[in-house]
Amino acid sequence: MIKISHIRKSFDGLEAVENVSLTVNSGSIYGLLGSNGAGKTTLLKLLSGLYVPDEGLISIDSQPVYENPEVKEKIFFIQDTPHFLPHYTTKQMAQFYESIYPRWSEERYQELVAIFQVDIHKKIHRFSKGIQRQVAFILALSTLPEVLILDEPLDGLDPVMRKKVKGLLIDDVAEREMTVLISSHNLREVEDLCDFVGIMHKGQMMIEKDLDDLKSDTHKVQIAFKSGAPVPPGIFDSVKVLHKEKRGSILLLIVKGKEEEVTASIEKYQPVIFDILPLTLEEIFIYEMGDVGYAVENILG
Ligand SMILES: Nc1ncnc2c1ncn2[C@@H]1O[C@H](COP(=O)(O)OP(=O)(O)OP(=O)(O)O)[C@@H](O)[C@H]1O
Repeated sequence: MIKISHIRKSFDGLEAVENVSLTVNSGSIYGLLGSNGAGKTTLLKLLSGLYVPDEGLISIDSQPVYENPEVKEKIFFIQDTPHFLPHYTTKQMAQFYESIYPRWSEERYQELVAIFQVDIHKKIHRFSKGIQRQVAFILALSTLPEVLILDEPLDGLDPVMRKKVKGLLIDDVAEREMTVLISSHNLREVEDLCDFVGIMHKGQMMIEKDLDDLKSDTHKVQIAFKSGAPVPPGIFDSVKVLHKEKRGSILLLIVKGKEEEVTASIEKYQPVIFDILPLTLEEIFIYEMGDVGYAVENILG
């Protein structure tokens, strides 16, 4: 289990991460989302022990991470630009990781090389960006990490490879209870991968929630009444309306609440049109960011 408590990190007076706390349960996938410059990469570097926090505690299975080799053996961090030793081939990098990660699995490495079909004798820096990322996944998963930290992991991978990588991650989470923390801007990609999401903005954690709860809690609603009929007063008394907008005779809303309750409270007024649709993670993200003054686009589409 990853536990981050009241962590702070500043650079030259700029608070990159400000009093952030989060917990990631073993065997789950946590999606760290947020605006540009929100502090996501800084948080991942703090978690992987690359940065020392100014304040707060970070632990994995109750052991502090910073300068703790025992814990670091359980973690693998694939940065937004994966790092390899200069002029090394995949085979040489594999030998290097085998010497520093005690849980390194040669069998898993051979399996992954066969899956991705990379030339292990070619110098990694000569590969394209996407293939370098595939190499990073081969090496990372061969260390059998307990905690895998990923910064924009699917960036540069083609759709077939993205699907393959997602499948491998899900398998390791299911089979060995691997814990994954992913930072991404690609909300559609994390939507079907993560159990939990946290949204950061300006160094702070704005919301942290179970993805299913987050999605089942917020809906897009379209309603219309018989031609010219006004919207009945009181219709929204038992519904929390987050956003309301009229388009011709159709009223578009974003509401919070359980789907059955929202449906019941609107249907009793017998609208001629009534649709209730789930919001995508992308729509929830844009709405939440708008709530804190970040540029909002019209998400009602
Ligand atoms: N090594 C550093 N030295 C100085 N400032 C830094 C350093 N690393 C990050 N920052 C600053 O900290 C803030 C958070 O940066 P960070 O890279 O963590 O954001 P992010 O959420 O990953 O952003 P993006 O989504 O744009 O990649 C930014 O204002 C950035 O300029």
